[in-house]
Amino acid sequence: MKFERISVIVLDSVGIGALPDAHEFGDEGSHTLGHIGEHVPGMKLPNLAALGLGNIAPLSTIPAAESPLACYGKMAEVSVGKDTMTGHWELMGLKVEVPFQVYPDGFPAELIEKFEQLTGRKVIGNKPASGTEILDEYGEEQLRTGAWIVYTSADSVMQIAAHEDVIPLEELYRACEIAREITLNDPYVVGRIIARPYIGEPGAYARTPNRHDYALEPIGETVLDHIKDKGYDVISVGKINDIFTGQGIKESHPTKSNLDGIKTTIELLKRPFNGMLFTNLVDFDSLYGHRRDPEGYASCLEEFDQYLPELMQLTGDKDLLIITADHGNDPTWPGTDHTREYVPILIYNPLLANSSSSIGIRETFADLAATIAHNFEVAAPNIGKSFLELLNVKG
Ligand SMILES: O=P(O)(O)O[C@H]1O[C@H](CO)[C@@H](O)[C@H]1O
Ligand SMILES: [Mn+2]
Ligand SMILES: [Mn+2]
Repeated sequence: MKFERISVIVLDSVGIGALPDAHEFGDEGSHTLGHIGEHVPGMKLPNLAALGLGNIAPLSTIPAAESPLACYGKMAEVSVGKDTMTGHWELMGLKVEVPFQVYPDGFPAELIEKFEQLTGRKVIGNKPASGTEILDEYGEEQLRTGAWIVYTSADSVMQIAAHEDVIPLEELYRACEIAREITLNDPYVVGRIIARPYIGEPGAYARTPNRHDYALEPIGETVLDHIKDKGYDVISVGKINDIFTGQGIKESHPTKSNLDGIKTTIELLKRPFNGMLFTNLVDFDSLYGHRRDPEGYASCLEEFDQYLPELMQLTGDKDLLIITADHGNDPTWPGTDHTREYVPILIYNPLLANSSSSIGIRETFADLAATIAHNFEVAAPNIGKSFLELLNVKG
C-alpha cells in the first residue's frame, strides 16, 4: 500500500469541456468551468489554480500555475450517460453500457395508475420539468387537492414533490419507496426516485434539504466493495451512500449542503482511518447548474476554494486528496440538464515529487478506480488504467 488514506471529493457537475462524443448528447461546445469564467470574469479560485486547475484546460479566469501543487489531468466518460449515478459508478470502476430508461413524454399511464392506487393520492404534472418551475405550475393545485407532483428530466429519474405542510414527509418517503418498488424491473426501470419536499407560499416556494434519493443498485461490484471486503474503511459524505445504495460503504454521513459536506469532510480527515473517504458536493449541480445560474455557481466554487487550504493541510504525507467531478452541467447551456463533458482531476499529497506534472487525458473515469485498487492491492476493475505509478513521493 502506497497511500493509507485516499480522499476523493466529487464537485458535482464541475465539467471541464465537451467530450468528443458530446454531439450525441446535444452538448457539443459545452464547458461548465470555462463558460462560468466567461460569465463571471471576477471569479477567484486561487487555491484550485495553485493546484493546477488552470493547467488542465485554458480557462479565462483561472491562470495556469507555473509549478502546480498537484498532479492534474482530465478524464473522459465511456459509459452511455451523463447522469450522477453513471458518473460515480464509472469513477468506481463500472461501465454502464445499457442506458437507463428515460421518459421524455412522462411516465406511462399504467405505471402512474398503479402508483396512485398504492399511495391513495392522485398524480399531477407527469412530464419533464425543472424542479422549481414545476412547483410554480402545480403547487397551488397540490395545496387544493393533495395530489402528488410527479416529474422527470433528461435523466432516468422520477421526482416526487410534496409540500411539507400538505403531505407529511414520512408519507412522501413511503410513496417514494412504493415508486422504487414498482420501477425496479422491466418494463419500467427508473434509475432514481427522488423525494422533493418543499415549503412556502405560492410564488415563493423553497425546496428543503429533506430531499432523499432511492437509486438502483450498482450493476456490479465496485472498487468500494473490494477495499471494504479487504477490511479498509470506506467512509462516505453527502449523497454517495444513496448513489451506491450503501454497497461497499462502511460509514455514511449525509449532509444538508456543500458547506456541511466540506466541514464534515474536514472533521473526518482529523481522525485516523485507513482506506477511502468519498465526498459528493451536490450544490454546484442542484442549486446552480440545473438552475442555469453562473453567478451562483461561481460563488459556490469560491466557497469550496476557501476551504481547500484546510483540506490540503489535513492531507498527510501518506494521504492523497483527489478532486474530480461526475459530469458537466454548464449553467450557460440551453435547457436545464447535465452536459457531456470531461471531468478535471487534481491529485494532491504534500510530498509528491512530481506534482506539477500532468497525468494526461484519461480514457475513462474508471482510471480513478484502477488507481485506488492498485494502491490497496485489491482486484482491478474491468476497465481503467492505474496512474499510481505517476505519483511518486519524495524521500
Ligand atoms: O430540476 P431538478 O428538480 O433540480 O432536477 C434535477 O435533479 C435531478 C437529479 O439530480 C436531475 O435529473 C435534474 O432533473
Ligand atoms: Mn451529479
Ligand atoms: Mn443533476
